[in-house]
Amino acid sequence: MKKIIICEHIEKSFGEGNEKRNVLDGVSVEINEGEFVSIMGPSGSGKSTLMYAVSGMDSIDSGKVSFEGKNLSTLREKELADIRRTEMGFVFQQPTMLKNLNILDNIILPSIRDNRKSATKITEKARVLMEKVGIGELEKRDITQVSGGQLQRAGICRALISNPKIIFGDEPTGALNSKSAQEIMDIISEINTEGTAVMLVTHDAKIAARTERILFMCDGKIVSEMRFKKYNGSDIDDRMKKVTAKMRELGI
Ligand SMILES: Nc1ncnc2c1ncn2[C@@H]1O[C@H](COP(=O)(O)OP(=O)(O)OP(=O)(O)O)[C@@H](O)[C@H]1O
Repeated sequence: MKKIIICEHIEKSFGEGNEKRNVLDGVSVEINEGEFVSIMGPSGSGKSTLMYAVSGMDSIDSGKVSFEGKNLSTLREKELADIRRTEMGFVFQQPTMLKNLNILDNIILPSIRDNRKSATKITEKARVLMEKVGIGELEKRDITQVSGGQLQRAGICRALISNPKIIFGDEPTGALNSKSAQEIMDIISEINTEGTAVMLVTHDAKIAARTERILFMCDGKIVSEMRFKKYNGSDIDDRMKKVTAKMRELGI
């Protein structure tokens, strides 16, 4: 299996002098093409920091993060921004959208801003994606006129518009009720089945249990890992039991 991301001994701290705090403490991890990975751990254990380091959204103090063989630390900001824009998609707990633009414009704006010539193609692609995630009829709606789940679907369309190799999700279902959360997970799982790798940060055992590999973090280190077959909808209770047992064992 081809590796798309290789992280070697990454260290990251925040603060200076006596206030300095090591948040990533020599983390090494590899992500394969098309893999579905989640990160769990107590609050403050470094999950989001790891995801931002892995995606090149934040710098690291030492170690190495390679994306498809390119060392992210040695790239110029423009090269890094190009990789993030074309090869990676990002979904956050609360999608940041502009209030004065409708749903469609919010989805296409970042891509059109970077790539003016293909505005028509980008709009066509956005409409296909909106249809696929079930918000095809909402394109003219203002972002205040849709539900949290519908807004998150729009966030997923925006993340997918460049056909990224990997989607990073920082608690993408964290602000949703459990039904909407599972629907969003159905969409993310489908995207993954079609070949896009996914890396999620989550506190929710039911979300993590749907992924193929769970990285458990404590105090800036990956302390344990759990692997499952790709989720096919049938054995969620058994998977959840294993995840919660591991969380208890680790004191999470
Ligand atoms: N920009 C920053 N400046 C200073 N400290 C930070 C910064 N970002 C994160 N931290 C600190 O680093 C530690 C790890 O934060 P991080 O957000 O990675 O944790 P997490 O495991 O994702 O937590 P949570 O589950 O609560 O979101 C925390 O103590 C946090 O306060």
